[in-house]
Amino acid sequence: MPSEKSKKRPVLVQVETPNLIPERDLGTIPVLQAEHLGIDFGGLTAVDDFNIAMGHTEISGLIGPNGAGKTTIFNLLTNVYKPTRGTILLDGYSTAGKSVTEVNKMGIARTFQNIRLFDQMTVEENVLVGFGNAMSTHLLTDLLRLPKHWRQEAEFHEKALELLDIFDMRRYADARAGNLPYGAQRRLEILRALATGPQVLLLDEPAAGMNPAETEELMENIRQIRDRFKIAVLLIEHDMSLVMGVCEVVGVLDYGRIIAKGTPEQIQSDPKVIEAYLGKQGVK
Ligand SMILES: Nc1ncnc2c1ncn2[C@@H]1O[C@H](COP(=O)(O)OP(=O)(O)OP(=O)(O)O)[C@@H](O)[C@H]1O
Repeated sequence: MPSEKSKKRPVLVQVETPNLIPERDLGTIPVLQAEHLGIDFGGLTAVDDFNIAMGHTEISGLIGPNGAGKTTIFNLLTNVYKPTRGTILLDGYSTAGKSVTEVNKMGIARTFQNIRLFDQMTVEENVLVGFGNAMSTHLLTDLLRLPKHWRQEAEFHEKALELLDIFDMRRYADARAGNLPYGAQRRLEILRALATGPQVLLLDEPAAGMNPAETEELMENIRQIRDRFKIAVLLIEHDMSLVMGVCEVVGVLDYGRIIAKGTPEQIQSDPKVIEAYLGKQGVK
């Protein structure tokens, strides 16, 4: 069940149809804007006419049946895939032609449906890799190769521990990432993405494999992250308690197209959404 706090919804403002952003984010350009985005794989149109405008501190969700195109949208937004059609602007700048690393440096970080950590490295080292954007390659190499050296690098060491504190994971700093319980690995992936200093954080099924108590905690953590770092969060999730509890705007994808967009309340009562997805899913 969403907490009391989560029931306080922001006022949403219609910007350019069909987009909505929280009123508090008006006055600055959307941090992420995609227009008429689409991709075809051979004869299959995986995503078509996808539009989004996200406010700087907005938490939004993308839901839809398996194969609807959600992860493909993340792959488009991070330039893993080159769009067949459409444009992506990050803080007003086009990401067209940029590499995945360049897009990350411009301010989009993500996690993956299947966790991708450096299993053999420690928890802290995984976070330090995320700081790679903020340090020279030389320093990063030294930090990772020479434990004594990086112990002396108080700034990054402290920053890493502070990030780990978000999920109460400081005690795991020296543990091997691959030895962490599954839920902790998911959280570490979020922290590594955060360490890259994003303006937009994309989370692909962050609650997968978590129990209801962990999911409730994750919901609070996502809000804390947004409030502390003043960033936008876009998440893909099948766990409706998380989506409806934490998201301010929800977009519903079916066969690669957005069929509805609105507040969680609007989405839950939309007959098209119930027919395409929620009816089969069962809202928790
Ligand atoms: N690289 C690719 N080559 C060919 N087809 C692809 C590729 N990537 C995705 N697709 C197809 O695009 C469609 C959308 O897939 P996608 O993984 O984005 O769905 P999804 O909504 O994330 O699903 P799920 O909830 O199961 O993760 C599917 O039909 C998929 O097979």
